[in-house]
Amino acid sequence: MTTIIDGKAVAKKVNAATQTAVAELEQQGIKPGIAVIIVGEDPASQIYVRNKNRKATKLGMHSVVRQLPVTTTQAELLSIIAEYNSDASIHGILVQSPLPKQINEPLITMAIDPKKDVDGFHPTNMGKLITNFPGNYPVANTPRGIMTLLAEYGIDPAGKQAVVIGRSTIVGKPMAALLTNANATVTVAHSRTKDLKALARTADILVVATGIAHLITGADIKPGATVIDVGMDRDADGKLVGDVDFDSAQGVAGFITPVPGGVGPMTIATLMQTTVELAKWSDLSE
Ligand SMILES: NC(=O)C1=CN([C@@H]2O[C@H](COP(=O)(O)OP(=O)(O)OC[C@H]3O[C@@H](n4cnc5c(N)ncnc54)[C@H](OP(=O)(O)O)[C@@H]3O)[C@@H](O)[C@H]2O)C=CC1
Ligand SMILES: Nc1nc(=O)c2c([nH]1)NC[C@@H]1CN(c3ccc(C(=O)N[C@@H](CCC(=O)O)C(=O)O)cc3)C=[N+]21
Repeated sequence: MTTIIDGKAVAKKVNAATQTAVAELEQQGIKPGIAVIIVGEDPASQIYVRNKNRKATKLGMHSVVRQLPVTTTQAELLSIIAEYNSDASIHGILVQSPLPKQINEPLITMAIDPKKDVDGFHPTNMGKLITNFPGNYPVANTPRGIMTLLAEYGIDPAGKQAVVIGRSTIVGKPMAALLTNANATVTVAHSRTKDLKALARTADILVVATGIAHLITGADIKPGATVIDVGMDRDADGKLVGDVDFDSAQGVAGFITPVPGGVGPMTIATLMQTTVELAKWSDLSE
């Protein structure tokens, strides 16, 4: 029997807690604020940014969307980041990826104040994650949301074999670090991995984040495994599908996240959770 992990339901729970936290901060005169910067008109990015803005406003936060032309220069983007770094009403800054070619993404990531790095991509925060540093710092929202899903469904990574397919800064690498910190034995696979499917079959926890529709099918899954599908892909008919072929995986996997309604809603809910935490922490220090 396969349990379908309900990302929407867990996101709702996380959002309810966030709403309470926002109300508590209001008593202290703090309104959590998020600034999302988007460069260019990529339609998928537009949808994500709109969803984030809507959710932040709904939860009672201050939300700013800064739409910039695709021709924006590195210097212009840096100066806008500097503006939000010194804006006390903004606690979280998110620069939506992908960015156009003329922008040097790592340098943009570095320019964000680590205390306002709501994506958790800054090397300071990534370094803390890798070293399992104690204390408060932001962690990439998609992998963090996945850890929340695992916890909600009583899936403890400790002692399990985990395979993460994909090694991006946004998903694969922080996912591997979180699973390692949670005492899983983690293998990270990517486009140069040999015999990917045999490797996938060794996984008790399989996280797939490649952007390749239906890369993994039921035949590549260990019976009873937990399968987390991060992919946001389009099939030949333009329908939103994941990196996992849900139909063949169902019946083999023990637990599986659907697309849509799995990891995606958790990413947004966790982003809101992180924004509130950054607002809270900004009051604790300095
Ligand atoms: N649901 C959500 O909240 C989110 C969903 N996404 C979605 O997740 C997917 C991945 O995103 P992201 O990590 O940003 O993507 P990237 O393109 O940055 O990274 C993709 C990774 O997959 C690897 N890969 C590509 N092809 C293969 C293959 N045939 N076999 C094995 N590995 C392969 C790449 O390997 P190499 O490094 O060698 O190139 C790379 O490490 C996308 O569909 C994206 O839209 C992303 C973020 C959040
Ligand atoms: N700096 C940065 N941070 C990000 O976190 C970031 C980013 N850039 N660039 C793009 C990716 C992608 N991403 C998603 C967010 C929500 C859904 C989501 O809500 N998905 C819904 C469906 C959405 C739909 O219907 O299209 C679901 O899966 O149910 C998906 C993907 C965040 N990303």
